[in-house]
Amino acid sequence: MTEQIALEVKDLHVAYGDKQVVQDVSLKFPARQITAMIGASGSGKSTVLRSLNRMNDELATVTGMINFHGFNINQPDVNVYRVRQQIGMVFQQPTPFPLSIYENVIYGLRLAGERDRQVLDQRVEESLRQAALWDEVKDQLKESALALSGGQQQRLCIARTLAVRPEIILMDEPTSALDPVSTSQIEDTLVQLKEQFTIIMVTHNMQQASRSADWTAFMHQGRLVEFGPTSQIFMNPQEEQTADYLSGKFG
Ligand SMILES: Nc1ncnc2c1ncn2[C@@H]1O[C@H](COP(=O)(O)OP(=O)(O)OP(=O)(O)O)[C@@H](O)[C@H]1O
Repeated sequence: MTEQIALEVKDLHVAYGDKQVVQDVSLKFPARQITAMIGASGSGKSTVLRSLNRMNDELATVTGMINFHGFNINQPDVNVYRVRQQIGMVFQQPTPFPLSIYENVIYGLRLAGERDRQVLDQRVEESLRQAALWDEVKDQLKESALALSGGQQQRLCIARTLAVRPEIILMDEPTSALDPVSTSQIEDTLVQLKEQFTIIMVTHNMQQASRSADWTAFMHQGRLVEFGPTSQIFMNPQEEQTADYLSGKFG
């Protein structure tokens, strides 16, 4: 692979108590590209994803290297808050706070101590534009985020993640709670976002992976079976398990 690498996982193992659920996963995520993680329910996709910005710290034992700019962020003395600023997360269910649209977007910036109104205003507009929501909400920034539709709420959550200017955005089934129109809007947004951000997305939706992702990783029973360009994984998988999964033999 000649791509620039945003994040490299090496020999990742994850256990919940005694239960080993991810084994020996090594993977390089290309920069400013979309990588989809696919596989049957329980194959460990979300567990890998959550490990990438230390979201599993309280729940699981995660061993292995997660290299970000030549630095292993899976070490005890790493500033986890800083890691999560640089590697943001968008969840399956939209999770707006019961605050205005404006306050939702700048939530992370406020936590980081930003007080300059001009900076905040500018970041709200920038992030909402990047999340393709600005035109729909620019006249109602002071209104409650809870009044938005599900699809708008999810784009707001994307804007909230973007506002702290991460390099990488992790997405755990970001459209599974949404209708087809909202799903398609988010997919369009992702394609715009990859010009600036690296996106790693867990999805159950095979069409979504094949439409949106440049790279696809297939996981089965806690192991990475195959990783490659999306077209190759879907059209010409190298592993029998991948072919069986894609043809609906299991999962
Ligand atoms: N907090 C937890 N405590 C204990 N076991 C867990 C926890 N979270 C996940 N697991 C187990 O770890 C395994 C992998 O789960 P994970 O959610 O990573 O898989 P997945 O491929 O993302 O599945 P899905 O597509 O259903 O979300 C499963 O056996 C699951 O039951």
